[in-house]
Amino acid sequence: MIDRRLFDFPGIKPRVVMIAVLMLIQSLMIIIQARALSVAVVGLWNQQALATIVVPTAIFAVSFMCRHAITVAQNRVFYPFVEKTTGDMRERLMTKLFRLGPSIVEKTGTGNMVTMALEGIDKVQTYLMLIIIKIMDMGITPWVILIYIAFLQWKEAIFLLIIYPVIILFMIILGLAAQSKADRQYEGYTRLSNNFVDTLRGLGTLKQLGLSKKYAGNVYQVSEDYRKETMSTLRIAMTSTFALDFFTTLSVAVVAVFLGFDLMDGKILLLPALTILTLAPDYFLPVRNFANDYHATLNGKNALQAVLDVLEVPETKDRDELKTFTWDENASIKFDDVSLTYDEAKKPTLSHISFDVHGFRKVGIIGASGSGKSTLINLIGGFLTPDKPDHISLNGQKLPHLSQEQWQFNSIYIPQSPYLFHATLRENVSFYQPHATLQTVETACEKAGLTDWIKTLPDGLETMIGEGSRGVSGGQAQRIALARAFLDDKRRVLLFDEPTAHLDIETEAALKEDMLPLLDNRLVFFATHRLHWINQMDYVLVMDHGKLVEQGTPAELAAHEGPYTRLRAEMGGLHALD
Ligand SMILES: Nc1ncnc2c1ncn2[C@@H]1O[C@H](COP(=O)(O)OP(=O)(O)OP(=O)(O)O)[C@@H](O)[C@H]1O
Repeated sequence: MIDRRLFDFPGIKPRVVMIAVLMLIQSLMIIIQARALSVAVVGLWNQQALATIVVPTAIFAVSFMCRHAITVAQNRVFYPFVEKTTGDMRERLMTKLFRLGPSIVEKTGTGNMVTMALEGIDKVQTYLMLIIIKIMDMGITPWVILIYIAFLQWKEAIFLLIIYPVIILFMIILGLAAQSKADRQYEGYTRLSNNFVDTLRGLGTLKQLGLSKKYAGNVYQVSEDYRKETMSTLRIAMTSTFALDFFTTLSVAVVAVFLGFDLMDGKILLLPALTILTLAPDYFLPVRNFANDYHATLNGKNALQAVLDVLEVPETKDRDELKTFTWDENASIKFDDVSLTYDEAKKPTLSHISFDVHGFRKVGIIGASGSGKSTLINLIGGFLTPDKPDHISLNGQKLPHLSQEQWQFNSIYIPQSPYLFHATLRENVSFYQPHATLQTVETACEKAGLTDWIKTLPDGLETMIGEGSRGVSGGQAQRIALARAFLDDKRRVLLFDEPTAHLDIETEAALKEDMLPLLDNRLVFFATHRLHWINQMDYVLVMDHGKLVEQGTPAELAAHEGPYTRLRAEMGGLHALD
């Protein structure tokens, strides 16, 4: 019902104490209100002078207003806290996502992440606003009322005391049924979000395969399932509200009957009897209020759990082990028996990798598909953490991983499809160097071979590109990535992960020409299937099933029969640019 992690939120405890104090005062107001009303009614019943009724009526009016003013005050005390907490949570979630990188988004699903960060946090807001106040109301108000009733007539107090846990038990049973429905509903919601984003992303492929209609049907089916799950949760929620209302009303009626008998037997006077009868509905009110909002809190609880689960994912530690560092001709990187196992994978994807590279060298990484080239590049880029620390060293310093800020300031990563942000072409190019002058951006674009294309654009460098804007071809996207690298001369480590894999031969040949000058005076790791690149490399790492099976200069490797020569023979058809 209540997530314990809630009490770790900064600032929650003093607020809970304040709410408790307000609630105690409110309970007293409820008692004063009931008492004053009963005094007035009994006065009328006894046909007393109207003047004697004015004071209790006024007390009733004041306590009634105070009671409701305190409800407003409780919300006023709590709302700023809830708003700040959920605002901070949204910010922390975004920061955490940036720190964790794409793996967490892949695992949780893009659609789910988007809905979690937007709607999910709103649901958490509703949850926080309702849950604390309602639960505290259940924990304080009925007991203050009960003590007062016991003071007036112990028999009715005992009946109310016994019936309360029965109602709570009943609520728990219905609540558990609603919880499992709500869990399924939340799963359905997650599935729907991911399915929708997935369909949008794959729209091109689906259209090409003529499957878009079938997939639209799929999205419809998932949303129908979600609707049904929502309706069935609501049905349980409504049934439980109805059942609770029925039982509490029945309990009040039983109290009324007891009081009626006691009155007839002369065991109680009219004033205490009427006070008890007026207080009985207020005794049950907190439970009824809680049950009414239970469904909304369930959704919020699930959303809170999902957000807190992401916030609690451990981050890579020790990112600042490497102090000031610049890659230059004397620098070195050493892998000494490095292995890497993906989470949930049964065996290591990379095993026993050892190599030692110094200064400005171009290192080709080759191997069949699935041999671990991208994984090795990601490990070098610091996006993945090796199984054991201290097997990688930079300039002789052993490091737990390469997710070192100082190392990452030195490197530029260029994947198969570089990501283009929804921004101008100029902003996309000056991504690593936001303060670069127009002149330097133009020079970088010139070196990357973008100038002719830019001339054809309506707003030149100021043209918006990226999602939701002008389309950019695969070759142009690669050139933009190159321009980023040309612009940032300080980053002397380049990590290429099959940058030309999905370009046609002509585009690749033209791009290669512009790319080669960039590779000079840098440390380059270049994972590729296209073996013609190997001629430009100084050193080659040959991967096979996650192992580094051969390494050396291209000439050394070509000089004898081995994995390298076999790979070249197998991929002979791809030597078009040799
Ligand atoms: N996130 C992941 N979780 C678990 N296993 C993964 C993950 N990413 C890759 N793998 C597995 O690791 C192995 C190596 O994959 P990797 O992408 O590094 O190979 P590759 O040589 O770059 O292949 P390709 O040339 O086809 O891109 C594959 O068996 C792949 O299924």
